[in-house]
Amino acid sequence: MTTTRILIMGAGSVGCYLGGVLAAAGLEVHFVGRPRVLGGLRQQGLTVSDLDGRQTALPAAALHLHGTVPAALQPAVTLLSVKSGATAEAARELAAALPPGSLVVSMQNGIGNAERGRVAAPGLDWRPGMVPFNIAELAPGRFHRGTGGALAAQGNGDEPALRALQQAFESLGLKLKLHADLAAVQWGKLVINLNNPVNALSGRPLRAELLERGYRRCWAALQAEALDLLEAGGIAVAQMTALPPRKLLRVLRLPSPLFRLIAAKMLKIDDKARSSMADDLALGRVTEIDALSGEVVRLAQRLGRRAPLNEKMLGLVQAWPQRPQPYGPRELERALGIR
Ligand SMILES: NC(=O)C1=CN([C@@H]2O[C@H](COP(=O)(O)OP(=O)(O)OC[C@H]3O[C@@H](n4cnc5c(N)ncnc54)[C@H](OP(=O)(O)O)[C@@H]3O)[C@@H](O)[C@H]2O)C=CC1
Ligand SMILES: CC(C)(CO)C(=O)C(=O)O
Repeated sequence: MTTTRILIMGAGSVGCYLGGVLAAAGLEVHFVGRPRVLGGLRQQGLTVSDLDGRQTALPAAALHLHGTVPAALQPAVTLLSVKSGATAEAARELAAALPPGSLVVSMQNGIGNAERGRVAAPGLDWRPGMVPFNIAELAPGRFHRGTGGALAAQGNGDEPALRALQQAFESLGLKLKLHADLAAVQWGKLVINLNNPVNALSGRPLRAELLERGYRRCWAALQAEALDLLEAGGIAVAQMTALPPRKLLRVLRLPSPLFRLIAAKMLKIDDKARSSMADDLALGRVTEIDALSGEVVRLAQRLGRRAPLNEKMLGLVQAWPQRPQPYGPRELERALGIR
């Protein structure tokens, strides 16, 4: 029996967690990453854990680690898990090493990464994917899933490589749903990801941020603006939480004691979990704000309209290096002009 070979392009939080789960399920997983993360994996091995108490440790000797995409690897599937700004370069590196037609699934936020990859590397078979949960790098080589939800990818159940992925994830308690068209799911996730800049600017873990009504009001306002535009554009939005998108806005705006009661499931988040954009600000990296609020601003432009709140948020995140002080809940509401 041959083992399904998987390539992780971008060994960071998402890449190490998904790759670790797949390796623990018995697949042959190759990680391409940068010295900071690979060094941790070489020294500590890879431990993946989750909020349900699962933990799997893979010794360093069992890991396939690479600084560049190895030639002649021929993976059944490549999972692309770099940040949006690094997609084009990663796509060109993949094109140089993988056979034409190789399947690449973008496990990134935003709606444009698979297309960005296709433009940079048209010879590969690009698919959008979606990661619903939060992953935190707790220490070198230790990656922890702090929330729940089902993974998604564009494809059908007839493709052996995607079936193998589904089965491997399933054996470790994760669902991978396949969709003929992922657009509605990607927009649904993007609307949820409008909390990433709120969380990053709050300087607080996700759970602590969500327990502050002022931050929730900021997130709700950014979402409401996006949902109005999506409706005007006739674009479908999938439900990503226990509540339909518009109902979620009403719940987010409730006073905190009521919110705690009604949104108990949504607050099932590890105390330490932060958004991926908070990691970027902490490490002084370029953020994905252009792939999130920027996408809403571009949608408005295509419709001949404006998205003033998302425009403001874009500006606040871009101006962070000049300020680097967290925003309090009221301060952020005032900065967005909703208080
Ligand atoms: N973290 C999370 O909880 C979640 C993240 N996401 C999305 O998943 C995607 C990945 O996020 P995340 O895992 O947090 O990002 P990380 O920054 O943790 O991981 C990406 C890694 O890829 C490296 N990298 C970039 N380009 C290359 C390249 N050409 N070759 C090899 N390595 C490369 C980066 O290094 P360097 O930065 O040094 O270039 C970094 O170490 C993003 O789109 C994010 O929005 C989605 C859901 C949850
Ligand atoms: C899981 C979620 C929504 C928040 O952590 C995310 O996508 C991110 O951090 O980028």
